[in-house]
Amino acid sequence: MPSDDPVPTTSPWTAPTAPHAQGTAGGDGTLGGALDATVRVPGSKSITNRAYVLAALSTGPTLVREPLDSRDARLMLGALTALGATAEHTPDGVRISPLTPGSGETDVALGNAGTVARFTPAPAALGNRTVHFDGDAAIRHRPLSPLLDALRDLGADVADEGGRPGAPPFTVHGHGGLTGGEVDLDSSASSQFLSALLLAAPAFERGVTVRLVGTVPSEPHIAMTLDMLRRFGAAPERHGREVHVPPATLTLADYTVEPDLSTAAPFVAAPLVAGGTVRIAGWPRETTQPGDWLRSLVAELGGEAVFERAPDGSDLLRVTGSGHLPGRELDLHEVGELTPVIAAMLCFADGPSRISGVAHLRGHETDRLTALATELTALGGDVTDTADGLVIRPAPLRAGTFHTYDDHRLVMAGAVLGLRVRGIEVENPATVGKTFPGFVDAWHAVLG
Ligand SMILES: O=C(O)C1=C[C@@H](OP(=O)(O)O)[C@@H](O)[C@H](O)C1
Ligand SMILES: C=C(OP(=O)(O)O)C(=O)O
Repeated sequence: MPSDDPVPTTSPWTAPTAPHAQGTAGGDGTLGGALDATVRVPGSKSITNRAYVLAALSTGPTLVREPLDSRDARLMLGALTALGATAEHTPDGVRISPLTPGSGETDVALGNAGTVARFTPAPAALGNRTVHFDGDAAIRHRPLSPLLDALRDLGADVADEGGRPGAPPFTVHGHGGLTGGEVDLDSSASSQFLSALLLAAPAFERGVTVRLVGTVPSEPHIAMTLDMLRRFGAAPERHGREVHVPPATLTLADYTVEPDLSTAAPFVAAPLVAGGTVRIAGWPRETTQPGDWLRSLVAELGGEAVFERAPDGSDLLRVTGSGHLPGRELDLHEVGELTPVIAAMLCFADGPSRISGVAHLRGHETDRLTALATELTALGGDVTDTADGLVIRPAPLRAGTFHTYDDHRLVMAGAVLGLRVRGIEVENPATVGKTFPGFVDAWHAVLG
């Protein structure tokens, strides 16, 4: 089995309360001693893992600069290495050399990384190995079968291995390439199915034309896929519900990863919830990342988010808030991964809120809608899950354990609750290492 750090288990973490924030949620607290801090978040998971896949499918080496180093990123490197790529860690970044056709058998460890489970079966089918895929118990329950069926339609030989049909464990028998062509795909359970086909499509003999069935969530992640394909030399075209990627030779010597704006979400939330200013270093002025939408959310919630120039000339985003939040109706279909942090934040709003458009979150790291409704209610919140979201009404929260279900974004949500509620015990904080191993230290630094 390629190396995989097992799911970490650590003692609960008492999330720190913002300086001088008193009382509990519901607006009865006095907020003072405003936050004033700057934070640097690590590289984007989504960009890092796309860059690694595209580099592995390229004709020459690619230096990926400022990549994320986290469980999901390591799992991606492990998977691509199992498929014959090499990953050299240099002082400037990670240099990836392309996949080799290979032979024999190998294993790919998925952990609970959606990007690894969705983006690596196609590259496996392009080689000559027999590749066994499996991961954490949770990944066996996450949606995958529409992608595996589409790959079969495009010529891949994929066999179930005794689990749920179309779920890990499964085996890809590589036969040295894929014909490609036209395929129907229902990508409504995860945008990653579509991204997976598009990322590998330039290497298919006839390229790929995807005809979409159903609505695709997380649209910015599709824009990210198309943008990165173009940077590596492919020429994808999208016409409404049809996406075409012609065959292409990929190559890119150097690629720099942006900071992860979804990882930045709790730091953006902090001044809105606790009052004060937090600056996020390196926030790009132009990006395909879904987290960039947080800038407009801040304005909608009465705060301010403005770009500033840091002394070293780089960009940073300055977010300022008062600690007083209005309730809101938010359709998060395009930015689903931000939901846990936004739900935690809205528990402090002075009016009711409704989050919609995120039914697919039931197939994320855990069923996030059930988990959030359960955990927030257990702490005194008035939160119910709906078919596609959450309804959150003002209610005072109290101390207690916030269970995290091996979900990094629930650790971040628990941290946000702790800003205004003393005694929030976040279960197993190390699970945040899926995307930000240094999160707890960074959070304490921001809170001074
Ligand atoms: O392509 C990607 O990098 C991602 C797409 C989204 O997946 P879903 O469309 O399954 O929500 C997002 O939630 C996930 O964190 C990363
Ligand atoms: C849904 C997420 O992750 P994954 O890449 O495992 O799908 C997430 O990070 O919120």
